[in-house]
Amino acid sequence: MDDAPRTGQTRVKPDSRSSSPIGKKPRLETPLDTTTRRITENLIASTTPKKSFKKEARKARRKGLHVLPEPFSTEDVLWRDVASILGQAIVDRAVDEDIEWKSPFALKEEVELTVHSLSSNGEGLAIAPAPRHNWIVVVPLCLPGERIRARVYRHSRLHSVADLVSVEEPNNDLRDSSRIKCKYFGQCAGCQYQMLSYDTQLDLKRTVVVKAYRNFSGAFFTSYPTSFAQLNVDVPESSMPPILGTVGSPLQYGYRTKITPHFDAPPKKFQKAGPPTTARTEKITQPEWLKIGFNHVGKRDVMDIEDCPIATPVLNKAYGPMREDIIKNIYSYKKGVSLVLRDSIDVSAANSERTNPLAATETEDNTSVPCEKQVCVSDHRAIVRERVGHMLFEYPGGSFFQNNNSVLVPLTDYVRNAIFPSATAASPSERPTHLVDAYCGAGLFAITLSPYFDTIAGIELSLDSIKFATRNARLNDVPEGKCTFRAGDAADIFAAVSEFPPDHTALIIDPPRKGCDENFINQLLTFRANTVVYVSCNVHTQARDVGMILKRSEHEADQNGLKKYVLESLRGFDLFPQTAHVESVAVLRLHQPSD
Ligand SMILES: C[S@@+](CC[C@H](N)C(=O)[O-])C[C@H]1O[C@@H](n2cnc3c(N)ncnc32)[C@H](O)[C@@H]1O
Repeated sequence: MDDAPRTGQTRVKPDSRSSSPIGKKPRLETPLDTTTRRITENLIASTTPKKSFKKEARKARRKGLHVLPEPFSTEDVLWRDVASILGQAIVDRAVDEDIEWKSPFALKEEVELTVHSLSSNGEGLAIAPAPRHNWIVVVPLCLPGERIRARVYRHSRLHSVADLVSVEEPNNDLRDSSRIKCKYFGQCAGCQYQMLSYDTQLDLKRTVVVKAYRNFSGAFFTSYPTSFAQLNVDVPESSMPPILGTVGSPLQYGYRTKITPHFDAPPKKFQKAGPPTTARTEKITQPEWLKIGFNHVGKRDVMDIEDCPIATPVLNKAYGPMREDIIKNIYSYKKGVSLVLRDSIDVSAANSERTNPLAATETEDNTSVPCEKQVCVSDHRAIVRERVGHMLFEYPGGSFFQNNNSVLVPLTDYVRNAIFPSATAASPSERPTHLVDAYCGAGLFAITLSPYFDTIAGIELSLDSIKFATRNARLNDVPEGKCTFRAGDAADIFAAVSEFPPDHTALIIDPPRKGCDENFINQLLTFRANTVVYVSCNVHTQARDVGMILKRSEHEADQNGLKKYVLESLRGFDLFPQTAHVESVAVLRLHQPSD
C-alpha cells in the first residue's frame, strides 16, 4: 500500500495505549475501503482514543485536510448509508478520479430534490438530480418520496448537507402535520419524527437495527474472517437471524424524565460593564441574545425553548420559573450553563408515606403503591428517586439513569424473559442461578431481577453510581450478601466472579455508546456465561461487538468442539419516541455446534 497521505487528506497513527475492541493495531476499513486502499490508508484508525481523534481531526481540518469519520460515529453511520445508495462502483470511480470530496454544489445553492430514503440518523437522503447524480444530499425533516427544496451548507465525502427550505410535494402516506405536538418542530434538533405515525417510527427503528447488523457486525459470513477489516463488509439480510419488531414506549409524549436545556454566558461587553442601565432599572425582560433551550437543527447554536412536550409535565412546570430566574440573574453568569431537570418522587413526602400503608394507590395490575408526589430535581448532587414497577431507585441528579421511566418495566421484564425462556424453565436444573450485571449504573437490572437469582454481582466505573446501587439493594430489601456491587472497569468483573458457575450464569451488558472494549470481549469469551443479554444505546457498536463474539466463539467451536454463542433474538426498544434514536437488545446463548 502507498503509505504517503494523499493531498487534502490526513493520516493519524494508531495509538498503542488504546483499548480498542478491534484487536491489536487494527485498521478498520469500511466496505468500500476494501477496494479503495488509498483512502483506507488515510483513515484515522479506530485505535486513536476519542480525545486524540478529535484533537487530530481538528488540527487536520484547520490545515484544510479531509478527515474520514471516526469509525462507528454518527458521521460514519451516515457515510455507510450514502455509500450504499451510490453503490460501490460509483464510489470506486470517484476515488480513482479523485473527485470524492468535490461537491457539484456551491455553498448556499438551493436545489430541488426527491428524497430517496432515511438515514439511520433520521435525515432524508436524496440523490442529486442528473447530471450531478453521483452525489447525495442529506436533508433533515423530510420523508422518502417527497419533493423538497433544500439549501446546501456543507460538503463531505460524496455528499453535501443542506437545510430544508420547503416540502414541495409531501408524502401524504407518511406525513401528517396534525400529529405534531411541539411548536418548535422543524427548528429544534430534538425530535424529527413527530409527523409520522408511531407504527411508522417503530418500523423505521427496526430498519436501523437491520442496517446496523448488516453494515457493522460481519457476524453472518459463511467463513471465518481472517481480519477485523473483513468483519466490516455488507452481509446479505437473508443470512441474518430475524430481527423482531421494535417494542414501543407506553408513553410517546411526556415521557422524558431528564432534560438538559442550556444557555451561553452574557456577551463579553456585558460581562465587563454589567447590564445596560435599562436592564438594571426597568422591568427585566429577556435580552435578545439570550437563548435558553436546545440546539437548532443542523447547527450548534442554542434556540430559545419554553417547553418540551416529550418531557414529563413535572419538568415542564418547573422549567418556566427556572427560566425566569435565569433571565433575572443572567449578568451574574460568567460561563454558559447546562441545566439538569430530573423528574423525581418527592423524597421527603415519599419517606413519610412509605411508613404509612394507608397512603396507597392502585396500579394497573391492581396492586398498590404508596401515593407519591413528583417533583423536579435540578441539583446534580441531590437525590432523585424513581419507581420501576414496585422497586425504588435512588441516584444523584447528575448521574446516569434511563430517561424514559414508562418503558423500564417492559424492558426489564423482556430481559428477564430472555434469560428464563419457557423451555429452560421446564428444567430447573438448567435455570440460571447467578447474574452478572456489567456496566450496572445504579443497579437497574441487577435489582429488578434480584428475586430470580441466588447471587448477583454488578460492576460500574462511577463510584457514585456504585454507592447508590448498594443503597438501592437495601432500599428494596434485597437479602444481605445477595447482591455485590463494585466500582471498576467492566472487564474486572470476570476475576471477581470466578466462583460463579458459567453454565448457570446470565451476563447483562449495557455499556455506553462506544460499546465494549477488546479486554472485556476476551474475558467474556473465556468466562462463557450461558446467556448474554446485550442492551445498547448504540446499535452500531453493539453490532460490532456481537459480531466479534459470534465469530470468535464459532472459531473456538470449530477448533475444540466447545459450545458456541448463537444470536437467539434481536430487537429495538423505543426509549425515545419522536426521535430517530433506538435502543437495541440482543440475546445470545451457548449452543452445541450442531444445534
Ligand atoms: C448505558 S449506562 C447503563 C447503566 C445501567 N445498566 C442502567 O440501565 O441504568 C452505561 C454505564 O456504564 C458505565 N461505564 C462506562 N464505562 C465503563 C467501564 N469501562 N466499565 C464499567 N462501567 C462503565 C457508565 O458510568 C454508565 O453508568
